[in-house]
Amino acid sequence: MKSILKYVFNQKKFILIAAIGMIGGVAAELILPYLNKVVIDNIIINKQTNLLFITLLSIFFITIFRALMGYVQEFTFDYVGSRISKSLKYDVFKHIQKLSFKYFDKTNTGELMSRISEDIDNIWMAFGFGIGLAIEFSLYFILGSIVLFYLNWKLALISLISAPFIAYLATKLENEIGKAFDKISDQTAVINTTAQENISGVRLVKAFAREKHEILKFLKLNDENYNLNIMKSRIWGKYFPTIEFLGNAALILVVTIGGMFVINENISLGTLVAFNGYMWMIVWPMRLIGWLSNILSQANASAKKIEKIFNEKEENYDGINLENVKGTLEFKNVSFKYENEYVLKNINFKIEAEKTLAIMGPTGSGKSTLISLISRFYEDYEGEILLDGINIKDISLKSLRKNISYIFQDTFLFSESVKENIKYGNENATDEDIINACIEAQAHDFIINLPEKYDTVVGERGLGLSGGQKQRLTIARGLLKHAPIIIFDDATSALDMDTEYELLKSIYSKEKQNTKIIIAHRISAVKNADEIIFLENGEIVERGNHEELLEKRGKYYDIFKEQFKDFEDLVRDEVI
Ligand SMILES: Nc1ncnc2c1ncn2[C@@H]1O[C@H](COP(=O)(O)OP(=O)(O)OP(=O)(O)O)[C@@H](O)[C@H]1O
Repeated sequence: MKSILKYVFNQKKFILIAAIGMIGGVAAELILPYLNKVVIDNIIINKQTNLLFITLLSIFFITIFRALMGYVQEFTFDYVGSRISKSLKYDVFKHIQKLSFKYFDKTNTGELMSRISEDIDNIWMAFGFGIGLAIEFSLYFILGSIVLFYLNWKLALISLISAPFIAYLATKLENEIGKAFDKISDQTAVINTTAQENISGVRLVKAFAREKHEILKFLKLNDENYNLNIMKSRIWGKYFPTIEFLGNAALILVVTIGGMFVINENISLGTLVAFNGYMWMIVWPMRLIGWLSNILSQANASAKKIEKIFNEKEENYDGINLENVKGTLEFKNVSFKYENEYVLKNINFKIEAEKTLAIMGPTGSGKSTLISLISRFYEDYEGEILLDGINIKDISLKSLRKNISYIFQDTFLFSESVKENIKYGNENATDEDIINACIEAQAHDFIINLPEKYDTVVGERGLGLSGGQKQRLTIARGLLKHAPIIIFDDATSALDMDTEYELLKSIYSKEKQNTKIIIAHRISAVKNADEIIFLENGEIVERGNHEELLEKRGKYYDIFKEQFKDFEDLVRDEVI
């Protein structure tokens, strides 16, 4: 709760205004029953008509004042709730941006969506509504009780007879319903994840005709959600009617015994009417205590989940700011494991600035993992990675990532225009820069044939474009960054041979001033690299340039033979 309370404290100015509204309203509300007593005892029964005008005028102005204070209180609490929710949403989102790849490896998108939406809404509900009401009710309860004792202590004792029982039941309710909300919040996250995965994977569902399976999966989760909500209602049903009954019973008892006091002339009729008015002030809080604990428990459960996100360690952004990066990259005895098993074992290589390193190897051999370490996506590796001789762990994360352009295997595009998507690589790029990057990425020709050319909005994750088109846009985005190091993680796999050839010809060309790392499966994509390393089970098993590797007649040669088996002459020429 501590980190959430900080947000409340930041709103102290507005909370003070709301508190003034609340205290003003409570004070006005406390005066009204007393004025009713004056009307009945002094004006109606004792005929003190001289008090009529001033009493009615007071009632009139106090009612207006009450309404005004009510408005100030309601509006300001709502305002405070919205401000807390706004800054909390912003900070949770900002914090999530700084969490490590490891965190995202183990966390579902749907779960995070639940935290940012439902859980923050629950907190908003508590601060915009629940907590204010809880304080108001406490004030009514305490001040109302004091006035009741002042009016008649015997009746006051009777009116409070049920309070300890209500307090006991409310504590039990809070405890049980809190646990239920904890489960509901977790389960809502699972439903959100399932719905989100189903909708993004709807094409796969349809292609495999698995609609029924998906519906049943959702139905099961929905049933679980329903059962948890029913469990919550049962808890609510177990306590709430009893709490209400006890509140009402006290009211009936007071009216009955108070009536007898009036008949026996122990108290005046006006006192009984006023008593009844004050009695409501303590019965209401007692009746609504269950409902309030509902809101507060829910917010408490959500706050704990959000606090858990805040407790996740952010990536360390401190370090040296690089200037004039040349792009020499060196791996020294680097080993790495995600969980228990090493996926990279004792990797050693050095690429000089502006040279090209190609990485080949069977699927799962560790290629993507190796390059993900360069941008410090994972930091708990053994050994050292040096950029221009500086350990990358000493470089500021922002500076390091600014100097590396990473073109992922997964062609993620935002639901924005083609231009906006490409500009993501360099927000200061001019239209001319964007077009040049697209020409180089072999994307310009298809873009100008799109309905709105560069302004065409691509669907979610690039929907409406072919795999190869999406890949070319992501390459253009990477090229536009003009970083000293550029990494292609199997980024040309969806292109046809001709397009890939044209694209890589430009990438490999000597005028391009950056260090290139290319992961690819086709010999044609790697053969011009200055060095090729062949990974197997996380180890470098072969290294050299194209000619050297062919001469070795090892794994690279086998792949070459396999890919060019229809061109026996070429194979013979290359090897000789
Ligand atoms: N985030 C992760 N958490 C745990 N294990 C992972 C993670 N990412 C990859 N791995 C495992 O690490 C190993 C290497 O995976 P990696 O993606 O680096 O291989 P790759 O050579 O790039 O494969 P591909 O050619 O199929 O892309 C695999 O066994 C994979 O299952």
